[in-house]
Amino acid sequence: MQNVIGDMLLNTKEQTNINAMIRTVSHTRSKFKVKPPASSVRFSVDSHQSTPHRASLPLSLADTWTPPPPLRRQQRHRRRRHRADQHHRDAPAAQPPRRAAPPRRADRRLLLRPRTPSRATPTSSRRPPSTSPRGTSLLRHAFFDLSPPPRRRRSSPTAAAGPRECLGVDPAPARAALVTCGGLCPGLNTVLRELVVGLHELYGVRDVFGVAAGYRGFYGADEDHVRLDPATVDDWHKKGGTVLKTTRGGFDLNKIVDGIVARGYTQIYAIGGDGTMRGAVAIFQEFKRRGLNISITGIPKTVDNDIGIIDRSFGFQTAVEIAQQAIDAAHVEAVSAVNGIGLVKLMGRSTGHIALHATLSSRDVDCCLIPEVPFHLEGKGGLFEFLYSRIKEKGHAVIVVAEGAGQELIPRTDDQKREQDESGNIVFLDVGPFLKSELGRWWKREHPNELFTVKYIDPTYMIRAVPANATDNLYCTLLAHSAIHGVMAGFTGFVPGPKTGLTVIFRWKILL
Ligand SMILES: Nc1ncnc2c1ncn2[C@@H]1O[C@H](COP(=O)(O)OP(=O)(O)O)[C@@H](O)[C@H]1O
Ligand SMILES: O=P(O)(O)OC[C@H]1O[C@](O)(COP(=O)(O)O)[C@@H](O)[C@@H]1O
Repeated sequence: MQNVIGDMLLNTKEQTNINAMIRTVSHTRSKFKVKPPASSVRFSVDSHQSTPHRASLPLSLADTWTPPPPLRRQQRHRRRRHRADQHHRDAPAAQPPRRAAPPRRADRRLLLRPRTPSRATPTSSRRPPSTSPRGTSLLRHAFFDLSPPPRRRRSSPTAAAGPRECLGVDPAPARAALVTCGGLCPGLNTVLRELVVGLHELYGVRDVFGVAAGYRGFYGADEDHVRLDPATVDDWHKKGGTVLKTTRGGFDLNKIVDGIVARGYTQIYAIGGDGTMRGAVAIFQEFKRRGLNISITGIPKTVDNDIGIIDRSFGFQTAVEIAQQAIDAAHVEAVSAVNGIGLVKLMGRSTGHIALHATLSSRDVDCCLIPEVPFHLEGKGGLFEFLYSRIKEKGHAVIVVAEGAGQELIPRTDDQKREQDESGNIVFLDVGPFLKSELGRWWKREHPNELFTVKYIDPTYMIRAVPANATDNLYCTLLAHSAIHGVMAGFTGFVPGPKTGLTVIFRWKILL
């Protein structure tokens, strides 16, 4: 089944592009690669047999690999080149002649980059500098390099996702750990399933473990580390939530890394939102500090779709679809009442993507309130004024509000102002019931003799507790496989995701 999916993906336009890019970047020597083993190795990538069998490779992976020169040698080489450049710049021929007139303003910047000796006239054959105005201008051109400054070579923050020609990791001793952290999201179980099946079937990694209950599971009991294989995870994509369980908080860096080392994990796949990614970066840095050859990758999960750098997060489409059902119900309630208002609260702490997408696609919503746009209730341009005009015009109105919208309007006690969840996020007050009661009070005060109904629907947890829809399921597969391909190519400290239609892997630092 897995190979069928793999083949199917390869036939899509996206995979075709990826494969084309892979050909050009197949041997990327990037900084975010894990340190390779000391000697050249030959890896088996056969999923069904213990002996190498090139013909059976599902994604045409070559099974040989020659390690790049050790990092220190590269650094020494770079330092030597830098010193040589410095020497050229400081060479006597590069000094401006003492008696030359000061350069014109437009030429001043050129002083920073005198011409290198190799390109200047040899010192012995040089004539004494002329003091004539014409001579000075000639000199300036002879002594100063007019070519554009050399570009600083920067390594790219992204690389194409997908299988590489050569493996950077030996699959036989590899030991992978999967963990889910933070809130739920449709598709979490699909990602887990595809990681397990992908590691087994595509690369023959046999030791795959699920770590229970988020980051704290790494330093938990033995029961928190469950061996997973394709048979165990076979139907996980049909389930909402995460079979591994998830928690917030419990991030103790030293205990986590000690736990990882003690259990001999060589690959960590952390699935979670921005908090999880920050945690993964901390673990990545601790691996580097301790000189551990363990790779870590994050698979971005956010039902709110609030990771700007990727086109879309998995589970978001599913959540929008379910949100629409709530909007449909609110609309039916509103049109069936006299002066009826249907009010729906949707997820979205700091961004209103779910609310906005559900609103725009349903076409039944009159007003969508999101955290990005402040609003007020009373007076000119306020919510109540707008709703009154809509009710007069149509007889009903539908409002969608994202949970992070209008937080500043809700009165809160000092304790509530300070309240945080286990991961340190500020606890929001419930904007749905607040709006419902404010609407009721406003109508009673302003239109006491007219009928009025507010029906409030809160599908918050329903929209994220469902299994992923077809599109998200496929997307989860692509993400999970991209993560595996990256790790098996020898990368660490990255996140796979779609960027303007192409699936790439990002370095941590540009994500956070
Ligand atoms: N800045 C941080 N540094 C290290 N770990 C963090 C950080 N922020 C959150 N975490 C950890 O990441 C996990 C998930 O974070 P959380 O914010 O709850 O969810 P999400 O990943 O969905 O944003 C928790 O275990 C939390 O302790
Ligand atoms: O009730 P919980 O589990 O703390 O989660 C609620 C929060 O999680 C969210 O769904 C965000 O989670 P994501 O990390 O998936 O974006 C918010 O919209 C919501 O405030």
